[in-house]
Amino acid sequence: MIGIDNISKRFGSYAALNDISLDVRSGEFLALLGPSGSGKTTLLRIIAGLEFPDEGQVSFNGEDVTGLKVADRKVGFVFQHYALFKHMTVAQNVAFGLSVRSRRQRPPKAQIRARAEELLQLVQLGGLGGRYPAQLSGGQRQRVALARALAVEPQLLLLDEPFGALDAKVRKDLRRWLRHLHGQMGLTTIFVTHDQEEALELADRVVVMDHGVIEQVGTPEEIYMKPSSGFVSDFVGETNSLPVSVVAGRPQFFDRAIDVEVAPAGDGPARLDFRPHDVSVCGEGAGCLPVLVTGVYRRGGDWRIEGEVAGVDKPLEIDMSAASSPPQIGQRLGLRINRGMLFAEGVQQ
Ligand SMILES: Nc1ncnc2c1ncn2[C@@H]1O[C@H](COP(=O)(O)OP(=O)(O)OP(=O)(O)O)[C@@H](O)[C@H]1O
Repeated sequence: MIGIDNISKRFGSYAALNDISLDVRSGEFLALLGPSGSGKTTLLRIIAGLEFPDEGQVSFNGEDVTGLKVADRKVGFVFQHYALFKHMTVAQNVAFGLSVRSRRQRPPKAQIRARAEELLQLVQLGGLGGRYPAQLSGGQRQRVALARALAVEPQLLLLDEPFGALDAKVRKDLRRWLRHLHGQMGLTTIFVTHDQEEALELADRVVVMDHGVIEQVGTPEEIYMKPSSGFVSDFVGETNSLPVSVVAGRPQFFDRAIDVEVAPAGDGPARLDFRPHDVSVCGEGAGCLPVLVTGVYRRGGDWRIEGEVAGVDKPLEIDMSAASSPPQIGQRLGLRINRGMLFAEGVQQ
């Protein structure tokens, strides 16, 4: 549905986007994920028509819209601090996009009112149309902002950190609700987030960005299980990194062979990443990594263990089921890494 072809955008001498290409499918829920300054918002604004690229093309359904302004693109958007109009009721806020249309395109007043109420029902705020924004909670206001974006029947919904300012519990509820709404309305939705959990939970596909380029595009499963680079492995989910050398396709940590399931890699210096839950305790034998326990915390149904490994600056973080008794601080453990990922790049300590 949306084609982004070789988009570049500079602000002065700073390249905010560098030759970005991406196809977004109709009905897809797509997350743009990346650290601050990676270019997510700039890309979203270019898709919206709020910003224009220096090079490249944006198309909707095969039609070039690169030069079209926001009003002509039929997109709805919600930004993190996109304030509602304080002096208008909730219903008037929702109806705003329809009521400012030119007379010829504007539906009759009664119809606008009915549409606003229908949308308020949809965002589960039925009956609150007469209130003012100040009389709503933060989560309710975000839902009004969404209803306002949906009122103009956009073909595309763009969300920039829509739940960023809300507390964790409300965020979680709204995420689930948004996922449901997206499916129900058959929208194409693109949202920006720097929260990897939000991206993995909501999106059909995740676009991981860094320094104005796309690092990886894939399903949440692909991004988490098969990150294409050390950056993605680090940024998406928790990761431990060991500096290793690959000898005959197998990782070695100093002179110790690590017995781990990895995709084959070329020989030479590399980095072995593994997730906190991809380990188990083993003996002192070959293939086990000696770790000194330096911290033990309770994390939900798991123990989170912090441990030191000689030759690695950053402590390892590992999870063990809270059903077992935790190791003691000062204890030495042998760890087996059950699943790892090899990257031909250095470890940043
Ligand atoms: N109008 C502008 N003028 C100058 N520089 C800009 C402008 N807009 C963005 N930038 C710069 O471009 C880079 C990318 O910004 P962008 O807002 O796209 O990043 P982001 O990934 O959305 O970050 P965040 O998560 O912090 O919102 C940043 O370094 C930013 O300072």
